[in-house]
Amino acid sequence: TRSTRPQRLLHAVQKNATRGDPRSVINAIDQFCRHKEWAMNVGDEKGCILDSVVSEVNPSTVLELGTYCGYSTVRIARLLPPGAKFITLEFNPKVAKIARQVIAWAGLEDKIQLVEGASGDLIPKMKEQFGVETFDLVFLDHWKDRYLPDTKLMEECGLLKKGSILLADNVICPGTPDYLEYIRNSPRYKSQYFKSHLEYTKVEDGLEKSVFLG
Ligand SMILES: O=C(NCCCCCn1ccc2cnccc21)c1cc(-c2ccc(F)cc2)cc(O)c1O
Ligand SMILES: [Mg+2]
Repeated sequence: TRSTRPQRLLHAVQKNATRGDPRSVINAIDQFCRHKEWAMNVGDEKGCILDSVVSEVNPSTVLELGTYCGYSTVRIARLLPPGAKFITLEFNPKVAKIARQVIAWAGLEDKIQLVEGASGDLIPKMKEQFGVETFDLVFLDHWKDRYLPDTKLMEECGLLKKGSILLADNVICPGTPDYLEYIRNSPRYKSQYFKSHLEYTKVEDGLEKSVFLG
């Protein structure tokens, strides 16, 4: 049977990237998605904005919602200080299996805890099951209609502290209108929009960075 797009992306990494070199893994995926097959990685343009936010926050604890093939996971993990705790959630077991191999090819498996399941089920278990107090940085890149409910859930579970940063992908395309409305009008957040483009295209998209004010 025909291979899946994540499988073909993994093969491109194994063929074109150097083991243990995160930069070459990032480049191999971007080349594959630009010249062979589009895939829904955050991409290199929005990826540079992600990099600058990660470097600025220099987080000790990170949550990523939506691992996919591990592209943004590698981008984030390569910038983390030693000892940082990085949890990434993936819903689809087949995709998670590919992501584990991409992450391993980059040599970053020791910095990342990839957990399979739905955010709505796993977020309430973060403290007890994963020993997390609060997250310094959350990267939202999963089902677009889950950004808002999961943000409210993280607030309710006490997973955000004053200064916690939420960075949301795709707030224009595919779009997260209810999340944007909430986060831009809530007195509990200070938000900033980083205009960019949908990965590997000329279509407008952007990242919304929001600071939790407590
Ligand atoms: O759908 C997107 N991502 C989400 C994929 C599924 C996540 C599932 N999942 C993972 C963890 C997890 C935890 N709990 C519940 C569910 C969970 C996405 C789509 C586009 C896109 C597609 C077509 C188009 F024409 C234009 C744009 C671009 C992006 O950058 C995207 O990110
Ligand atoms: Mg995305």
